[in-house]
Amino acid sequence: MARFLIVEARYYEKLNDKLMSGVRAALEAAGHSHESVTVPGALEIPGAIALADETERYDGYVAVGIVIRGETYHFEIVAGESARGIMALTMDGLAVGNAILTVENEEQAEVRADPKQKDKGGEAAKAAIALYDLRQRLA
Ligand SMILES: Nc1c(NC[C@H](O)[C@H](O)[C@H](O)CO)[nH]c(=O)[nH]c1=O
Ligand SMILES: CC(=O)[C@@H](O)COP(=O)(O)O
Repeated sequence: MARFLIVEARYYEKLNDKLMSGVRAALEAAGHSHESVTVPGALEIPGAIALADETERYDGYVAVGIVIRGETYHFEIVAGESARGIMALTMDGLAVGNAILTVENEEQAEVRADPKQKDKGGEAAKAAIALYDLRQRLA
């Protein structure tokens, strides 16, 4: 059993609940334990994972959030920089799954967050587990 931390940006609370249930279900189905912490927005997720990793309490991480395009370039910053930060952590050897949805509207988010539809939360949890398993195998 590995210990996973879910780092959740609760910018869109109701949609996040569905994403979170998919993440939790996938971790539990694989027999792993999990805790969660919240941050204000997706831009804070990579930094929060880096801080958590310094504690050496966790074996892997799942980033959860929703970024919906607005009227300005801010969407590109939040979507791109949060993904870039997570990729940098992954390249440093952390097992991180990315469930930060980057969508045009709430309807797209709803379909992707719902565990009964696209289940992007479950998909990201499985990706984090796969990286954790690979690291164990190669160690
Ligand atoms: N617009 C969205 C944000 N924006 C907030 C940033 O993530 C960040 O918290 C702020 O710039 C302070 O550093 N966050 C989301 O998660 N989703 C959005 O759609
Ligand atoms: C994705 C965003 O950051 C968005 O909520 C910002 O909206 P706007 O570009 O209209 O300020």
